[in-house]
Amino acid sequence: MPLTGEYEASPTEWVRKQVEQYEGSGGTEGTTMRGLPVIILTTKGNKSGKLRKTPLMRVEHEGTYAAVASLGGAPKHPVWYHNVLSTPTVELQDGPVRKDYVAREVTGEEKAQWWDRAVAAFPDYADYQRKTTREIPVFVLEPV
Ligand SMILES: C[C@H](OP(=O)(O)OC[C@@H](O)[C@@H](O)[C@@H](O)Cn1c2nc(=O)[nH]c(=O)c-2cc2ccc(O)cc21)C(=O)N[C@@H](CCC(=O)N[C@@H](CCC(=O)O)C(=O)O)C(=O)O
Repeated sequence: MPLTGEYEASPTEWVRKQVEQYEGSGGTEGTTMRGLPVIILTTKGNKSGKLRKTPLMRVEHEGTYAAVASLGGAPKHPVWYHNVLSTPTVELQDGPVRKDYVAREVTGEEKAQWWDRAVAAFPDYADYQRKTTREIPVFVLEPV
């Protein structure tokens, strides 16, 4: 069941621009950050109910994705983390393909496995975790 609602763009200009370029090109431009692949995660605002679009590094394994709430190793979670907890139904666009997924936060062994995949996809994640005492959450997104 696709998400419905009014889209509210990010207040962060470079993020808003990447979403515009990614979606405006049908997922053919603006699909990387520092040469590594990026996906667009659409979540339902847990307070506003609006649709929020968040570029994230692409972490994928056999059709399942991970969403890493790193926020560059900041001490607080990104707010999209709370959106996903409230409404685990999300949309993910990977290049030209946009599908519905259900997200669940992972812990323990499963998180460790996905964390290794995340760091393999984007090594900076390891630096981000080293620079904060906040445990960076990982969601696994399974196709609906
Ligand atoms: C700035 C804030 O964004 P955020 O949700 O905290 O997310 C911060 C960042 O994670 C987000 O900008 C990411 O796209 C940054 N980012 C990555 N962020 C990551 O955490 N991980 C990544 O792998 C990652 C990769 C990446 C690649 C390219 C790129 O351009 C950006 C990338 C924001 O949008 N705030 C809005 C509110 C957004 C929102 O969801 N509001 C909710 C309420 C949320 C609440 O307060 O509970 C609502 O509408 O109800 C505002 O202040 O108006």
